[in-house]
Amino acid sequence: MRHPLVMGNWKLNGSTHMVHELVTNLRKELSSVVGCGVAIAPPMMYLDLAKQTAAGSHIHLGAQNVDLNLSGAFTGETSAAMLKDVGAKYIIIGHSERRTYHAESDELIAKKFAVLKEQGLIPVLCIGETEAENEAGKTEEVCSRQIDAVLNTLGAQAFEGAVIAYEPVWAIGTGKSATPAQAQAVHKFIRDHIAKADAAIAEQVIIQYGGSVNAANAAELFGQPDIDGALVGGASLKADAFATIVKAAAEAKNA
Ligand SMILES: O=C(CO)COP(=O)(O)O
Repeated sequence: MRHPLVMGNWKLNGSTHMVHELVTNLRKELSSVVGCGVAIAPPMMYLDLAKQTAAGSHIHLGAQNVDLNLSGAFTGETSAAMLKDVGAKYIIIGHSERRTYHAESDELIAKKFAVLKEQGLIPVLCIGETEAENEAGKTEEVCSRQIDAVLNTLGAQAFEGAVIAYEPVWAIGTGKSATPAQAQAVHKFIRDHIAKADAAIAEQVIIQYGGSVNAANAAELFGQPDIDGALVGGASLKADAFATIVKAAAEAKNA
């Protein structure tokens, strides 16, 4: 039985004041929610403050990226060992913004996946097609290529306890979410694709949807059998909206 996970990707947003206020409000709003995992990925800068402010709550910490190297002469980077050290658990890799602005390849992202697994951290592997790929009917081809980069190098077993976030690039930050039926079809395709390698692993892997998830559309998305929560951008910066999304996931899966 899979439990949903709702994770906030704060991207490049935050300040000392904002972290304190948002996490404090989230704690209050989420204190009675059960049945849904909750994580936040603030900028690295604010991980420790978020950790202190969330201490004793059920809110898990995450990060938005990781380097391949564990230590050494790699200016500007953050290692999996450091993320583990400060208490981060869920680490986003392969976000489309990193694939686009930092030219991250499928191969590099698969290596990051391996480093996270070796350190006992949970990869949140982002995949998804662009608008042009969607219009060209290439959604399944793109998603399977992005998954295969991990499957073919690390094997299906690597997905045990891991998270996949299906984030169609055309839906990110546009206000134009995939419809529940569209997202469900791709989530089922992803699960079936992994099942060809290992059915039990495919059954337990959490597949989140991401892309313009908000308080109004979350419940309908979570009503779909293969949508196990969400990776939330803009709406994760507002405590009430994010809490509504978490509650919708808990209710859908407890129903
Ligand atoms: O990129 C996203 C989460 O990783 C989604 O962003 P939005 O929820 O702002 O569309």
